[in-house]
Amino acid sequence: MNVLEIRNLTKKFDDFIAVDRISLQVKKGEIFGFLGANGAGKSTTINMIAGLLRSNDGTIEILGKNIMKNKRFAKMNLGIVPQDLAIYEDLTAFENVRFFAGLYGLRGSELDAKTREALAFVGLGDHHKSTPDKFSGGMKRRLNIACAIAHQPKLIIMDEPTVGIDPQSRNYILNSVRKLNEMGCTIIYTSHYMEEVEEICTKIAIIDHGKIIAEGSKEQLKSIITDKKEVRIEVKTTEPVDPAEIRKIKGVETVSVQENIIRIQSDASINNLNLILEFLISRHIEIKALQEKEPNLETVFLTLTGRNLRD
Ligand SMILES: Nc1ncnc2c1ncn2[C@@H]1O[C@H](COP(=O)(O)OP(=O)(O)OP(=O)(O)O)[C@@H](O)[C@H]1O
Repeated sequence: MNVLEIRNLTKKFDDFIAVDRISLQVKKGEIFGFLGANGAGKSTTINMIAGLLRSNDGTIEILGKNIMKNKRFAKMNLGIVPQDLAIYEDLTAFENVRFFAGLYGLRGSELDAKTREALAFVGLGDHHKSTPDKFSGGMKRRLNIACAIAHQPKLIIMDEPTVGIDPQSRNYILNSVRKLNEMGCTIIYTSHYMEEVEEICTKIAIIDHGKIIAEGSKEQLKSIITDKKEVRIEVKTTEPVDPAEIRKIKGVETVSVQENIIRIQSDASINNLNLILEFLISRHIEIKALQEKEPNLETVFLTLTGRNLRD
């Protein structure tokens, strides 16, 4: 069964097409990754699913029901964790969650019980009386999540939930996503962190310039680039390395240099490792480690869009 089904969704801002005839299906139990660079159209799509923005064309169904014709049903079954924190600094954590759960239709003792449950779930049970102005960035993100899940929606959309937080909170949030999923929630997860998407998503759609350009499991997406190989070379210093010169070596397609790591993507059918090493040695570059890397989603993204996700 499809928890979310989008057909030909289109959004224009004047003449600019931000979302261009997107169609996608999210099945029950999936953690669906929505990957795209800045401005690709992710938030615009999410805002249309949330009913905050009107589409110019196309349809959105949640659990088989058109969201425009079944607004209350859609609201009850959907939880949105927005990219920009949607919490009130002058309300306590409890009051924040209670307020949002109330908007989603919970009332009375059920409202209080579900509020407590959601706070405990994100690890803020002991902080229910505190106001978020005293919280760390990670705690605010967790409160933001509690606000979206207290009414126990079937579909949760998380827009960049781990931006700018410490690793411990990040792990906590990723574990919460897994737990919510095990409890039966279907999740749409957008992130700039490719490793996160690779780690937790069961299916991934890559969006670029408002269009879905690839979709599938990690393995399916990686199979798009089986003709590429990547080598990661750790050097003492990359100071004298000119990526343009490495790019001239036979078979080399892309080169990226970050701190003391050189990443070189080549045509898999050409054995050019010797040539690469000879080149580095001839430039007196001290090699500390070398690793042939399996193609990852970063490579897939780069190959399909010509850009790094975080450009
Ligand atoms: N209200 C608006 N008016 C005009 N253009 C808009 C509006 N909202 C978004 N856009 C444009 O639509 C495109 C898609 O934006 P969107 O916010 O959906 O991208 P995104 O993939 O979510 O990126 P980010 O990760 O930066 O949030 C961008 O070029 C953006 O400038």
